Amino acid sequence: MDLFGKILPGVRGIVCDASSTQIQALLDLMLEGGVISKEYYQTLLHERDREDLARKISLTLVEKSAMQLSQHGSASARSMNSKFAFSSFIIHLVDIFSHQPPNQVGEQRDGGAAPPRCPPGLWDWPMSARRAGCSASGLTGLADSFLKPGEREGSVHTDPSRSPSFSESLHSPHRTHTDFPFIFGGGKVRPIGRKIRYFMVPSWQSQLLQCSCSHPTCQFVPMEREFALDCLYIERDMALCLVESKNAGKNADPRPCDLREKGKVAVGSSQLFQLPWKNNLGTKVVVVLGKAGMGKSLLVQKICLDWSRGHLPNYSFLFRFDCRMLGLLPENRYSLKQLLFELSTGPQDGGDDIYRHILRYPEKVLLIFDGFEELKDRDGLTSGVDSLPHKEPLGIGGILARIFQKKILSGCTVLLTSRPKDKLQQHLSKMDATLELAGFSTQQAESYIAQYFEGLPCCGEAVALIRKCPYLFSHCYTPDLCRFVCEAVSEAGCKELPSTLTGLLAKFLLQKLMRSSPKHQNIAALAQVAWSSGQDHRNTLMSYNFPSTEVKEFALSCGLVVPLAFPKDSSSRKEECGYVFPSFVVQNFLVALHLVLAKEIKDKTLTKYLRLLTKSKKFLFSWSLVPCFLSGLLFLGGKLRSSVLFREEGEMDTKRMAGKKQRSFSNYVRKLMERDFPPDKLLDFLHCLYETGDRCLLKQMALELKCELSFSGFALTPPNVYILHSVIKQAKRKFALDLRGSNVASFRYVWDGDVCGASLSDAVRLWRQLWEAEERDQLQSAIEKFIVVPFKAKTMRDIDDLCALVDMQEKMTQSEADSAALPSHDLVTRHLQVPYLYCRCLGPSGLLPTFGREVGNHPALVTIFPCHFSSLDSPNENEIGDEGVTSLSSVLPHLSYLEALNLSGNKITDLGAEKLAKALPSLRSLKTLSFSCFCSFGVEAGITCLCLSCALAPPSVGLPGSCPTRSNGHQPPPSF
Ligand SMILES: Nc1ncnc2c1ncn2[C@@H]1O[C@H](COP(=O)(O)OP(=O)(O)OP(=O)(O)O)[C@@H](O)[C@H]1O
Repeated sequence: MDLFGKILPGVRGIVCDASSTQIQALLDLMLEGGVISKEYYQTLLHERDREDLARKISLTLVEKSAMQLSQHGSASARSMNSKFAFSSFIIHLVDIFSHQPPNQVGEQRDGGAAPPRCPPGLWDWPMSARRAGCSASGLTGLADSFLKPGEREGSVHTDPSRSPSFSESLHSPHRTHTDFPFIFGGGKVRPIGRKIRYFMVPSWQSQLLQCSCSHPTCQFVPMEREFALDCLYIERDMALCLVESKNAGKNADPRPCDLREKGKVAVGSSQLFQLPWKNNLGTKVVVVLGKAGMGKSLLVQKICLDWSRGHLPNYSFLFRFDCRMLGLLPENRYSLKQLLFELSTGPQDGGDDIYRHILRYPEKVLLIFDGFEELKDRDGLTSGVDSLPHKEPLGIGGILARIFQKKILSGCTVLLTSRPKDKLQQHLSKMDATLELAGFSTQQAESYIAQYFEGLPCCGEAVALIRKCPYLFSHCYTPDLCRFVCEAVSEAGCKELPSTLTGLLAKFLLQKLMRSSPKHQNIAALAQVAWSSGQDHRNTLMSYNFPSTEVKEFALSCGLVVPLAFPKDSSSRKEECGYVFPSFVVQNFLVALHLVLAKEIKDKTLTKYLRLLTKSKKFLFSWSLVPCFLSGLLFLGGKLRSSVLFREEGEMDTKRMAGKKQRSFSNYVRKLMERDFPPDKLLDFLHCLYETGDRCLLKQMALELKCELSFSGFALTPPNVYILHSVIKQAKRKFALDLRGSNVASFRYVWDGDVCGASLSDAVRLWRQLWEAEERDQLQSAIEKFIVVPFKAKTMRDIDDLCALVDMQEKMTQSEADSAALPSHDLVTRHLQVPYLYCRCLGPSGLLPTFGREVGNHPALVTIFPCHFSSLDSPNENEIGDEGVTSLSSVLPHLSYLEALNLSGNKITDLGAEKLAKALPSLRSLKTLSFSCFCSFGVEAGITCLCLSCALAPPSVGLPGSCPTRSNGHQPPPSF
């Protein structure tokens, strides 16, 4: 049967008459039914020649049918039915479509949330055939989308007369919803695999309610294999910055913060908009920061999806904006209404009624701006807002500035996501909360991998394979890289994984190239495009940024760039979409490839792109992986080298040039090995060396490393820990690492034989993890290897850490079975070696009172403290006052070994002094008391007497600062 000849006229009939929305609806159906790949979908979507489009679609349908035949050729009778059902289904579908007026495809009924109209005639097609045909071809969604309403599971009955009124449904806390397996958006019919909540509201409102959430990008995780967002979304906490600051909400500092830092509080995504310190008036601005690939966009999509399910009942309207897209708009003037209804992502219909309603109830509006860093240079975003007349439409920057400055739509909630940027604060002076999205923890990466492979025959094998490559697994800390690792494993059919990231990406690129027959110069040209876009600080490309249509089409067909739709510019209808790299990883790899392949980048200048000594202004913050890929590509060996770097054209020239660059690189890094790098640069350097895969270079570096390395205050990521460990291992000697505030918990899997200094909270966290995971050997080793240096109680968290340590010790002691194997009784003495507690009181309800309370809660603290802490140093600024001294006095009797106490300048009066005086006799070891108070003469004299009777020199009273000492003349210990 000439299937192609049979279906082509029908397809041509549809395609030539259809509007672009209808074409898209058809392609969407084909994509969702698995008939075409994502890449081919994009190609077809941008096919301007309708005749060509009709041919391509027909050919695809015929190919799919042939594939079915070959796949099921020897299968059971059931499969045979399927294959015939499939081909007849296609013919039938085309037949029906070709008789259907095009404007009925994917339209909604006027009555509102009605199911999609089914092309007449399809209802008559036997149900069994529809189901069989579709399931065999992966077209379940396609078939389901044409089921009669009555045949659908949980179908919704939408009698507009019975729907709640607009305002009723908006304000009712229990908005009516029902399960419905379809969502509508932008005139498209989108079948999805699982049920979603659907609000029963009039159509004009329902379009808005679904605006963003029903957009297809909110249902799926963007990747090669299609995953519903629900199936592959890993919930993570974020770190809320500056929560202890009185200024939170005013001028929150937008620098990146970290969950591991002290004073940061973990916040779940469900708590994102709960700002207890903020009253309900005025606009709320919440910023989520995250490095490239950390999952900001996916978080936004999840929020949209959750909102569509009624999980954010405070918001009736949600508008999502892709800032990359906004950044591409011409510098025209826009109104708020245009911004909301024309420039947001998702269906863009909004009438005056809705707009008025939004203006009236701005507190019901949630605006989400994803990728805000792309807008930083936008006119008017930083300045001049006040000078602009109020009602005049503004440029994008100006209108956003007005929203952020709470001048329009005041009372709404704004969520911004951005890569961390130095100048963010400049644009956002009034942030209410800044949060950081941290990477996947080990457990989260493991569950992501398990979920990715769930249901596949090689599931167990794949997970084990990835776990066997500790370096690649450590990179699964970055969700985007975790995805790459999984995709590489699934592409390679669970065979061996490359040992470096460069190897992984090179393989990925080759897989992509196998899908087309590109000329190698196209790859080089695309690499040049990636490079130039970075030089211009631009992440979005326009057609004219590609050197030729051929290069653009090559990039699209391989999925190395993807289209980014953006609203039509009504003034000039020149370009309807831009293009972006699918991931920062791909972009970084292409940039590095350009550095290797470009003749104009000489071997001598190449090394500056490693960014070890200089900061190249033209180097983007998001190019963090470029130095690694550059090092890796220069040393890429074997088949990968010839396939990725050279191919057929200009092979000899390129080979010679790459060889020269490699030699220059080796000489350069050898010289660098003797340098003293700060922690971040040292780690970057080690990563570059590791990516080369050159054992000699790594070994040489290991020998050059100093024995004492400090990473104090530098948050080590899992890849950093891995790299550090692997280099140290090669050196075969002892190292002392200062890991205070560096997240030693990451050392869990690689710890082996060195001495580390760590902060108490990090160490306790690690021990607790190992204890709970019952990894007793690791725990034993970690207890022995870590020294907690010097413990300073400066914040409430420090007291918590101390209590956690005591708890740990108690648990260990109670566990009879383990107590023999573990030096549990030793835990505290071993790790709090410095007998000094620096205690900053922070006001009357500060640390000392907390400590006092904790002593009550943790009796073990009482036994520990006298042995290990000899000083309570309360610097002047604490102002603990009488209240603080009263709390302190209740604790002092427990601290019989306390040697020094400094309470100068704490605004203590008679009342406090009397309390203190009563406690003093119990401090048998006290050698130094520094105390000043505003006391009456009698009390002053009393304290002086007491001091004398305790063999302490009389304290200065009234004037802060002097330090009485015992007659033995001991000085107070130094403060750290
Ligand atoms: N919570 C998550 N659960 C599962 N996968 C995730 C999660 N977060 C991110 N990913 C994976 O990482 C990929 C990249 O995420 P996303 O695009 O959201 O990063 P991003 O922070 O917006 O990056 P960029 O700054 O480059 O735009 C996603 O496509 C997804 O595969």
